[in-house]
Amino acid sequence: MSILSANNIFKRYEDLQVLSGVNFSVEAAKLSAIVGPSGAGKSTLLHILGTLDQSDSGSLSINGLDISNLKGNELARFRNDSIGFIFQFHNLLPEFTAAENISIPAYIKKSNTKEVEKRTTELLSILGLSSRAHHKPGQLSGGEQQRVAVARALMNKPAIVFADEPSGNLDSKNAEELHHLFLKLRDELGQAFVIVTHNEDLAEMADERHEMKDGSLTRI
Ligand SMILES: Nc1ncnc2c1ncn2[C@@H]1O[C@H](COP(=O)(O)OP(=O)(O)OP(=O)(O)O)[C@@H](O)[C@H]1O
Repeated sequence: MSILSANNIFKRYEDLQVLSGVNFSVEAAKLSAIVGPSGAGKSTLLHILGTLDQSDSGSLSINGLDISNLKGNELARFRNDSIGFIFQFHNLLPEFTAAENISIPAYIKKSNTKEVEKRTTELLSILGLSSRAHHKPGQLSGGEQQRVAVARALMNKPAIVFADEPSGNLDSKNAEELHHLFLKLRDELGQAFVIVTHNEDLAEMADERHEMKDGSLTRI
């Protein structure tokens, strides 16, 4: 069964029809890349799939749950518990350490402190950040900052991680390291990823490639 299933998604901004009937599904332990020209609607779709934005029509289910049935706080809770996000600019909180930034989704979930500490230590280790745990984002390299953002996305063991141009702000060496990290997390944790990218290497190493064009997605 698919982790995520989106059917016939439509979205317009004023007189601009951005999405006109998108169908998309996500399987466990698969890395899907969404590519396409600037302005095609990739970020718009990612925000709708990640429940950050609403479609005008169409259906979306994640983990077998119809998202339209969730209201206000329920949706926010579901998003925090089940979905991870990684953005081009990491959006880390500058006043908090790497370990604290990683823990935030778990504290929002009101997880037990001991469990949060254990999971944070585990993630710092998986992402090669153990020696940077108590540094603030400004004291970390760009690649390290993005790995902290990846760890934060993984904190609550989400069903899916969405990433919007995750390597767009990294040099080629750090970008390559990040791409291999995604493959490792897919293989070792069975993590599903949906990644919007202009990076051809990343698109090439994905399990599936989908092109956004004329308001719909085509597998390529
Ligand atoms: N909140 C908004 N209000 C009005 N128009 C918007 C809004 N958000 C996006 N758009 C428009 O919708 C279209 C699709 O934008 P989107 O950001 O989804 O494209 P994209 O494929 O992700 O582009 P890029 O590769 O440049 O990031 C663009 O023409 C954009 O200007």
